[in-house]
Amino acid sequence: LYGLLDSYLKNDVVSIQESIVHHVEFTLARSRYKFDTREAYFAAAHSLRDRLIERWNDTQAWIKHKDPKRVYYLSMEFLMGRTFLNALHNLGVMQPYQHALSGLGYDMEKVQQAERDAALGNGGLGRLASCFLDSMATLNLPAWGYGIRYEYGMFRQVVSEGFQKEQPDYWLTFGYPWEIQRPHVAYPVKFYGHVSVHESQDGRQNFVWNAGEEVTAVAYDNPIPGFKTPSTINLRLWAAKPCQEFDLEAFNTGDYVSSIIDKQKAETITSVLYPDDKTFEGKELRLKQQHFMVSATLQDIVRRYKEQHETFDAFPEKVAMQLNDTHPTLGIPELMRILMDENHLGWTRSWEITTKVFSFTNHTVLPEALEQWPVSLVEKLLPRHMQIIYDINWRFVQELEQNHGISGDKLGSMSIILDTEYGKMVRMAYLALVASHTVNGVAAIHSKLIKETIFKEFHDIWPEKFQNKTNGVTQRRWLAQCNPPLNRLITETLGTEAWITHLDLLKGLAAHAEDETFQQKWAEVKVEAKAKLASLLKDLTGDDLNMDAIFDVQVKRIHEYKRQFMNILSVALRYDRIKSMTEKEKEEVVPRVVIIGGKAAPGYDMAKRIIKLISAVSETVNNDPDVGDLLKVYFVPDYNVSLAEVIVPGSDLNQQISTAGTEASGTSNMKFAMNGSLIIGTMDGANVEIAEEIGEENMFIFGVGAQEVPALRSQREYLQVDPQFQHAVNLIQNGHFGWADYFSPLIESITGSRDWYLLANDFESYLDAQERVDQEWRDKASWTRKSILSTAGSGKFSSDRTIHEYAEDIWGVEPLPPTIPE
Ligand SMILES: CCc1ccc([C@H](C)CC(=O)N[C@@H]2O[C@H](CO)[C@@H](O)[C@H](O)[C@H]2O)cc1
Repeated sequence: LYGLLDSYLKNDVVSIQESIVHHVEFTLARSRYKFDTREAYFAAAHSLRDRLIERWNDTQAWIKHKDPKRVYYLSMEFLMGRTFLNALHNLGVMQPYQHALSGLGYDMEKVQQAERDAALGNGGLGRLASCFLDSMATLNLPAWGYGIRYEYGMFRQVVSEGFQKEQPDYWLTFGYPWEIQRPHVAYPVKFYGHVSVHESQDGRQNFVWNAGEEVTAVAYDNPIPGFKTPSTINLRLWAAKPCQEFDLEAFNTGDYVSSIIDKQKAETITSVLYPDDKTFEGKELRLKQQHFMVSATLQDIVRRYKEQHETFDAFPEKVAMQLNDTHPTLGIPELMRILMDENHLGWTRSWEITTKVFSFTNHTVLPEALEQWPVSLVEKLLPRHMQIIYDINWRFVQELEQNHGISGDKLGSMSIILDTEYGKMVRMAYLALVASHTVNGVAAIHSKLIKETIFKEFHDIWPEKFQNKTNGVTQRRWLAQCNPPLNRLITETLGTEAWITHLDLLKGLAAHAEDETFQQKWAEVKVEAKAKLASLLKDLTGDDLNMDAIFDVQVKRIHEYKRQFMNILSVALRYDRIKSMTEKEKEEVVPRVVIIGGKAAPGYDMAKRIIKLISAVSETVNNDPDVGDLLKVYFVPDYNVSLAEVIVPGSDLNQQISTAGTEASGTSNMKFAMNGSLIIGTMDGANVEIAEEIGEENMFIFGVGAQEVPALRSQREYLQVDPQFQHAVNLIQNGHFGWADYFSPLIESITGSRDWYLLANDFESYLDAQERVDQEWRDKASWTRKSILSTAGSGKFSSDRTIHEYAEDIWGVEPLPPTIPE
């Protein structure tokens, strides 16, 4: 156990067994003589929870004692996945628990699989927030995560007849051992109603919000353990509950049941995660969720601050808040409301404080994803906030005119309030930009793009606000835990496991990249991980995979800009080519197992057609004896964090093939590179920096550059389409995989002047890159060398480096190495 000097709980095997059996009997109330694997999981989880709580209490007490500047990460999504293995690893008790459980007759592998993923997120943005929590804890930062405790997380994807079906993810069926309900940490959250203004005797105007509806936000705390440190920070998730007050009127008119039901309605606010990461849809419930999360969070942060401070003078020195995209932007008018209406600070003072505490991260340049809430809706749901937003905008426009000499249309184009034919809209990104002291993109190319495109006018007047913070991932979960054989080989080779907290040390592997023995060991580790992936696919499909084949993986949300369509077009072509080969020629074919996975937003029709197309090609190819095991295609259903933990280590090649300028960063690219999987990809997002770090020669780069895209788009209809591309399109159009009509909208989307994501433009160089892949695979030593150099060059892409930069350059918070308070 790391660091805790007077830990009450012992971690020898016997103590752990006693604690597990204790929880079987007294927490699960099951007979200690007969309990199944799931109960063993819950009992072991509760026993580990005890050890987390001990550290957590000490960490929180220590932070309170030192009263440092704290950082709060506000996010509508935290894609946590499973916790058991991560907690065992970070607390350094994996072994004793393994022995304890096997001593009781349970296999750790089976036990850990009994845990449901906490899938409180859609994809990249949500998973990044979770990786950040792990790094903030490991770096001993006085940090909190704040979000929503959805009862239904990301939907479960079932693929039937090749079509995606969404199933509700009620993940709390058997309870969740990693959370602690805090009934006493509860705040009223108000909606609707109207604002009245009252003159106070000293002539000041007091705004009073007479709400039409009130619910209670109750906290659920999730301890987040750091690696090799007692530091255990807090992820506080809010759940909506009916507020206690009862309007006796309804109560006594004998309409008891309906008033209860009515109250019950409150809970629906936090019942389900919006499974959409494509298009912003102005749904009222989504806006309610955003206000609910930020209001409870701001009230909690101000309460904690006021416990140790009389005035708000030190607030900016004690509080930093990061907005994870625009989704928590209502936190800005909410803090203004709390400071002005509840603490009677004037506008100027309140604004001064607000603009010193907030910073904002943008995660996408896609216009359809940028949030614009109708003024009419905000006014109805949050009348006081809309007033404050109007005031913020009015003063901002003043400043533009007076300090920046901006006038006319440009004023309108920069205004937070946008006039459209559908009525006035609030541009949340502009509100976040105006109120935040810092704005960052998530990869170098993306941060440059937002300065040159969507936020250009703001960059022109406030260049100092703009920074880049290239994403990262936690190597604890995404290497040390999900790939134990590679973990052992790296530790053995480097002679230390310090890389688990200092990933730059991986570069020490480069010296071994040419060494045959090491290459041998490296290849064996990959085969071990491939075998694990192959047995997962065997469970799913019954198929035995060709282990000499390239395991070619593309796993991420289904989206036209991520071009899963281009991937499957190239597979259709590869299939057609093999079909027309002689047996002799087939001997030269480099076998492939194509693995594609990802969920489509329920309302995203094109993405759903792409899933069906992949399934249809898979159906045809996998049942064609002419092809045999030279080519297999699989769409793995219900891609999520725990599936990724098996797929990433087991892949040889991974596809990061978005149209340049569309993928803000990507983070799976980093996970694959760390696990020695070679990237075929475009110069987009973080692929650009990965190429800088590991060497472009160790990747298969193709495609047009971001700066060429706008021009190519305007000339698309005049493009001389590559015959191979046309042939691949014809294969689908002519029904080679069936469902030709159903796929025709897909075909139309990439022909003529459409093809917004330039599949036709990039197809030829994509096929060339694929050819280079096959070529490289034939030279095992060279492939393995590239694989070693991928891992060796991945040091930069640790979320520890990313968080260190945020702490230094944006938040101004220091690590607070925990020590037991006197
Ligand atoms: C309003 C609907 C909605 C919800 C979520 C989003 C997210 C911003 C989408 C997202 O997850 N973006 C991804 O964020 C990752 C973490 O920074 C990046 O690595 C990915 O490139 C980016 O697509 C867009 C639109």
